[in-house]
Amino acid sequence: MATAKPAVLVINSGSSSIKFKVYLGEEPLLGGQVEGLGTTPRLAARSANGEALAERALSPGEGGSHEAALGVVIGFLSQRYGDLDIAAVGHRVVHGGIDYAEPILVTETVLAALSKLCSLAPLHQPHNLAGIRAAIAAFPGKPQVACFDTAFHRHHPWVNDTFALPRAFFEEGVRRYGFHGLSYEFITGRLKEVAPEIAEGRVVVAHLGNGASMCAIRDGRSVGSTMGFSALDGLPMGTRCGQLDPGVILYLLQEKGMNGDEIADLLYHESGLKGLSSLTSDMRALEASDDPAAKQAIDYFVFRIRRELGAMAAILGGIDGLVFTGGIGENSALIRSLVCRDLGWIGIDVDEAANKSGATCISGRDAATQVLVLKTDEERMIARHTLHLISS
Ligand SMILES: Nc1ncnc2c1ncn2[C@@H]1O[C@H](COP(=O)(O)OP(=O)(O)O)[C@@H](O)[C@H]1O
Ligand SMILES: CC(=O)OP(=O)(O)O
Ligand SMILES: [Mg+2]
Repeated sequence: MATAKPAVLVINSGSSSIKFKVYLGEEPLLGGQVEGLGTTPRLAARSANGEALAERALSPGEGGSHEAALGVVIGFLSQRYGDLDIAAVGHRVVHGGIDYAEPILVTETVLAALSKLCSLAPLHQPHNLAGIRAAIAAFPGKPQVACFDTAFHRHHPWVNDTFALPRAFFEEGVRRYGFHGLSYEFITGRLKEVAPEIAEGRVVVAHLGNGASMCAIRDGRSVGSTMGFSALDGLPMGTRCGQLDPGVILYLLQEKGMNGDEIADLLYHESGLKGLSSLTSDMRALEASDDPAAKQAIDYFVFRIRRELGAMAAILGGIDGLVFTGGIGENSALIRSLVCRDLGWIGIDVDEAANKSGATCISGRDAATQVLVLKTDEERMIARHTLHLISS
């Protein structure tokens, strides 16, 4: 397909899914995902105007790993859009470490440096890098651009980023990086369009998905994040523990005799909503359950969000806006309602009818703090960065 605008393929390998989108310039052409990786994998793809292009369950071989699923995505694209001339591939890479604070053209040196960060983001980084390697093989010679979740947070005040460990640890990179930065960057841009009066103000964004974090933003810049050195810290997530007393790790090591791999498995795969409910990591299923443990898992999730919101309001010196985004933030009226209960002291008062109806602005007319529900689009942010990089 000969097009005037460059075609960009974006790959976002998340913890439980691989999302992909093709853009012509910044206009989406088609998109899709493989969901349910490791459980019940399915491929679904749609054109930008909603026409179904693919919808099928994957065999265990096809959907058993991120790498195999990527092969399916690339196979689908070459079968249906073989004549589309992909000019570049943009990738979400969650960890950029100390060295990468901007989107960058991938080279073997970059790949080697990013591989060293795999242990800090084991649910993501290896899959992100596998996606880059698969795309290099499928589109030889085309620019591959890595866009980092950590980049948006790289100008945090030092007090946010340091741990109270001997200083040498900070210098070698043991610091609080923060993640979901592509989402926060996209939302910051959307705020300029939908609520310009608060876009330069004090805003807390709650990115609540399978991975969940919150970001304190002042003048369009991140000044704090609930996620830290790894994507384990802060809020509880689908299967990740969130904030934990480091003494618990010592106990697991010294008293329970667990090794590093066992502890990593516990904290990344068996904790969070799944661990608390003993049922599922899926918020939709928890909301639908009558089990008291499901309710307790929701209560803990909400409790932590409210606690972080209070902390962020304190470091921002008050807030002008609260934004909900991510799979849970965008879709769960219940969670938004529970989070915002009795928050008049920071000017939050939600209009429940607006909240349930899917409105963008859900705060009451007289509330001092705007509460917004905005759909995030990490892929579009990656497409934008990729286009910018290949044209400069
Ligand atoms: N209508 C809904 N109500 C409650 N939770 C929902 C709803 N739709 C999606 N979710 C939840 O959103 C989460 C997935 O978020 P998402 O941002 O898509 O994940 P990922 O981090 O893998 O990209 C799941 O817990 C899912 O249950
Ligand atoms: C960083 C992170 O938690 O990402 P995700 O939401 O894709 O799991
Ligand atoms: Mg996510």
